[in-house]
Amino acid sequence: MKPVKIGIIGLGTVGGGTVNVLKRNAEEIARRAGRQIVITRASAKDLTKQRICDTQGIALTTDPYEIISDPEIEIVLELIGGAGAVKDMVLAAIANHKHVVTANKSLIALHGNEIFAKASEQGVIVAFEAAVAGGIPIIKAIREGLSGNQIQWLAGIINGTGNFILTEMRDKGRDFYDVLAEAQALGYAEADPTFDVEGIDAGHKLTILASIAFGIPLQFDKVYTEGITQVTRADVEYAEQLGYRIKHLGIARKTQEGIELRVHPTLIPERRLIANVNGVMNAIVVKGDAVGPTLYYGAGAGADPTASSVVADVIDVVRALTSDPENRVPHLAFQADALHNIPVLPSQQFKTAYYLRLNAEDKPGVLADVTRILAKHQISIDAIIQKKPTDDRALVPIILLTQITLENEMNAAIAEMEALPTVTGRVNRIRLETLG
Ligand SMILES: NC(=O)C1=CN([C@@H]2O[C@H](COP(=O)(O)OP(=O)(O)OC[C@H]3O[C@@H](n4cnc5c(N)ncnc54)[C@H](O)[C@@H]3O)[C@@H](O)[C@H]2O)C=CC1
Ligand SMILES: N[C@@H](CC=O)C(=O)O
Ligand code: NA
Repeated sequence: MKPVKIGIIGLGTVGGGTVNVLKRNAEEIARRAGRQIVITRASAKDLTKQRICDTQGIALTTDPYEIISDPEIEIVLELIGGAGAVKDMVLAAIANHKHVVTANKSLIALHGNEIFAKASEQGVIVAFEAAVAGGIPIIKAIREGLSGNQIQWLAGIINGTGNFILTEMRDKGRDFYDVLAEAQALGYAEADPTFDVEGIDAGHKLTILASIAFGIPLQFDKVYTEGITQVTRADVEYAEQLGYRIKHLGIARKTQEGIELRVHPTLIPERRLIANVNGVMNAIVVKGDAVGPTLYYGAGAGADPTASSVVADVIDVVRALTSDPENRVPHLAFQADALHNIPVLPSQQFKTAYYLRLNAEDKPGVLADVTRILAKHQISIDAIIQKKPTDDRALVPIILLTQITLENEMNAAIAEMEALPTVTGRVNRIRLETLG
C-alpha cells in the first residue's frame, strides 16, 4: 500500500515531539496502522529556529496553507495552538477534505461544535486525544472504553503546569513564579501561562471531557473556573493537618438538577490515589454506573507524552481511512443528532463541602458567632481547629471543615462572617470533595 502523507503545522514542543516519535517508532507504527506514515511537509513560523527534532526529509515552509491545500497530504496535524487564526486553518483543511489531528483544547472547547459539524459534512475526522491530559488516552477511555456506562461524574488533575507548581511549592517550599518559569522552560505551559494558573486550560479540557461523558454540546462559557494563585502555604499545611491534600481539579457531575462543571482548588482525602499524583502527572477518576470508579494516570504535558497521543490519533485516522464515515466513532462519543441540552448549573447551585479559614480576634464568643451563622444557613460543621495567635495583634486563624451544602448558602454565610467586627479580612474558602 502507498504510504500515507501527512503535514504538520507548528513545530514547537508538541510538533517537535511528534516528529521524533513518528520517526523513532516508524516501523512499529506502520505495523499497527497497516501503512507507512510519512511526514512530507511541515510549517514553522521561524525556519531558522533550533528545534527538538530532526527535520531532514521534511519540506519546510512558513505558510501553513501550503500544507492545508497540498492535494497529496491526507492528514494535517495542527500543533500551533490558540483559537484565532488556527480555527480558519482547521476549517480550511476540513474544506479541503483533510483529516485533522490536533492537541488544541482551546480550539476544540470554543469551536468544536462548529468544527465537528463541518468535519461530518465533509466525511473527515478531527481527532483530539492530545488535547486532554497530554499522554493519557482519556478521550479513548471514555468515548470507547466506557461507552456502555452512564457516566455519573468525573474529576481530574488536568493541568500539568498547575500540578507541577503545587507539588514543588508543597514539597520544596519553592516560590510560585520560580516554578512557573521552570514549567515554561520544560515546555509544559501554555503560550499564555495565565491559562494554566487561572484554570482556563483546565476549563477547556473539562468542557471536552463533560461533552464526551454526558453527550452534551461543548460549552466552555458555562464552566466555573478558579485558578491556583490564591492557594497559600498555610492552607496547604492546615489541610494536611486535617488529612487532606489540595489539588487543582476539574469536576463534572451529573445531578438531578443539571450538570456541575467546575474547576478549582480542592481538598481531597490524602488516602485517595489522586491525592498522591504529583509534578506534571495528571490523573482522572471517572465513575460509571456499571464499572464504578476508574482511574487514569500519566504525564499531562511535555513533548513525548503529548506526541504519544497525537501519533495514536494519526494511526486511528489511517486505520479509518477506508471506513464508511457513518460507522466511525462519533467525534463527541454520542451521535451528533443525539446530544442533549441538559442544563449546566450556575455556581450558586453547586453542592459541595468546604474548608474555611478566617482570621479572628482572640476574644470569647467569636467561635460562637461563626457557628451561629453557619447553623442559620443549615451548614453542618465536620471539624474546627483554632490556632494560636499568629502575631502580636492577637489574630487567631480558625479553620473549619463543613459538610456538603448549597454554594448559595455558603456565599451568604461567608458574607455574614466577613461582616463580623471580630473577623479581619476575607474568609478563604476551598471546596472539599471526598471522591468516594
Ligand atoms: N506543551 C504541552 O505539553 C502540550 C501542549 N498542548 C497543545 O499543543 C499545542 C502546541 O503547544 P506547544 O507545542 O506547547 O506550543 P509551542 O509554542 O512550543 O509550539 C507552537 C509552535 O507553532 C509555531 N507557530 C505559530 N504560528 C505559526 C504559524 N502561523 N505557522 C506555523 N507555525 C506557527 C510557533 O512558532 C511554535 O514553534 C497547543 O494547542 C497546546 O495547548 C497539548 C498538550 C500538551
Ligand atoms: N499547559 C498544559 C499542557 C497540556 O495540556 C498543561 O500544563 O497541562
Ligand atoms: Na489525552
